[in-house]
Amino acid sequence: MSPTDTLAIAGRSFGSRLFLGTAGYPNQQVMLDALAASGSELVTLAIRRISLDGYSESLVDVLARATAGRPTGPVGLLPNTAGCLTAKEAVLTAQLSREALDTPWIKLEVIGDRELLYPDVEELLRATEELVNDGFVVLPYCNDDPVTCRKLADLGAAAVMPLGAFIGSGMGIRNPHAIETICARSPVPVVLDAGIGTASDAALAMELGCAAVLLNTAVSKARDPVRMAAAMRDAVGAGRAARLAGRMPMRAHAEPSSPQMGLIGG
Ligand SMILES: CC(=O)[C@@H](O)[C@H](O)COP(=O)(O)O
Repeated sequence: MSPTDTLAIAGRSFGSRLFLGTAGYPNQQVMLDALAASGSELVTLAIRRISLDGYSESLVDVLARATAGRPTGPVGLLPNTAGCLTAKEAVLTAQLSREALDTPWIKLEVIGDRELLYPDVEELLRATEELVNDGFVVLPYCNDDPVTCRKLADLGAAAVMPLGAFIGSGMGIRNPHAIETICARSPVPVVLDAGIGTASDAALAMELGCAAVLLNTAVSKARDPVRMAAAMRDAVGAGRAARLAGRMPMRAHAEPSSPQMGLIGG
């Protein structure tokens, strides 16, 4: 990625367009090594699942210590409201997170179905409005639906995070046309979140016009998470470069790619 091609969300710049989840790794060291290999400058962590009690070193301290010496500074935290089923729960969780972690950034998840982990759109819109009014930087995880994404942006979401497929499914981007449409219309950055299975999915997200990709399971459950993290870093960079370079026009017929003039025997 070019040093000038930075991503800005709510006035904050990122050199990397890959955001990483911190859950489900074989152990903490593998997670830290994968994070280093990914080059990611922002990680998400489930606020309801981390210990903030101060008795043991929390994930937050581990991340801060492991990334303190980076040229870009310690990794940024994007706490998330995973596990919340109502706007009320999500708002309360976000408020606790702001108190505990001293950041107004929140990846807003309000789930409408425990099995599918699909967003509850009504509750998500309600929580977004409330949190934006309360001064949060809200990044909602949402359906791959251009109307929902527009409503979230209108309410003041700093970015929208449409799903590629079910969380943790690795099914890739099930509706690329919807993602492309969301990207073309969105007034705020679009971060593809959930469902990425392998590097080509991440590259596709960027080629479709996404500003960034957030993924977790594709790295944490890879046979070699550190190697997959590096592959994701490269894929996001390649997809972004291809997007900026501009795809050639598609044709429904063959077009010789070598010159036809002066052929021997022609
Ligand atoms: C960690 C996190 O926030 C996930 O809920 C996120 O949606 C990523 O999903 P995948 O694990 O499918 O990449």
